[in-house]
Amino acid sequence: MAKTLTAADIAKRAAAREAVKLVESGMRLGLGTGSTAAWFVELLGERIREEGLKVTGTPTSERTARLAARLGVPLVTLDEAGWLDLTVDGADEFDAALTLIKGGGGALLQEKIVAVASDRMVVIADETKQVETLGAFPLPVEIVPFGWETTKAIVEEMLEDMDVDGRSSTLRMAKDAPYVTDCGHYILDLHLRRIGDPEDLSGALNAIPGVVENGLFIEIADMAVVGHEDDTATTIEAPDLTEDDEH
Ligand SMILES: O=C(CO)[C@H](O)[C@H](O)COP(=O)(O)O
Repeated sequence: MAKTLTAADIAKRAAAREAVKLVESGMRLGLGTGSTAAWFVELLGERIREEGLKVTGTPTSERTARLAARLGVPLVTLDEAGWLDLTVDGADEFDAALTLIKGGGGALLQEKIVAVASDRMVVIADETKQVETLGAFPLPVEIVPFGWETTKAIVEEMLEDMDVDGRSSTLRMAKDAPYVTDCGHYILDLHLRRIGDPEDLSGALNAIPGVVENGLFIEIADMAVVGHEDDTATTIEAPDLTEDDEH
């Protein structure tokens, strides 16, 4: 029996359906992680089967790799691809500048590595993900397991000097043990409520030795495809902030 789609599923699928139209034969694609990205992979698989579209996919997580393989998307590693034409991925929040919070699904590090190795990064999201100010969604930060409690304390101390409203953090758990990323790291979720200066915060986080990467994607996304509950999608282009197109 076909699964009944929720309003959120319909909106996510609408965004993915619009984004899959951007794919052309010959493209090397970055494949995101999460429920919206999964719609994209599914619709991409459909185009491959029905149109004989020739593409390769570089997955951002083991979860996406399994899904893409099952749907017949030919997979290559990022090193095999070398560089990507287009990456399509979801987001937990995005603002008008297309600064994103990512990592709710625990794949932020590989997602960022893949996104910045792409000519174009397109975010797909349902309309609830669009916010005026980032930070209601807890900011995921990937940290090394060694000395994680000390890293957590240093992160919280650093937050005293940041333009944020909350300063607590929690170690992400999977049942009774810490959640471990595909790269073998832990995730700290920062409960900031409001992020006044994403660039300042991102720089300060990544300067802490135990921090591997944080979930703020700044000037990485080129376009957002926003899905709506009425099964339509609209697009938002990133503001032209830089002189060139390089990420
Ligand atoms: O960053 C991510 C995974 O690390 C996801 O893109 C993000 O969590 C959005 O997920 P979903 O599409 O399920 O709402």
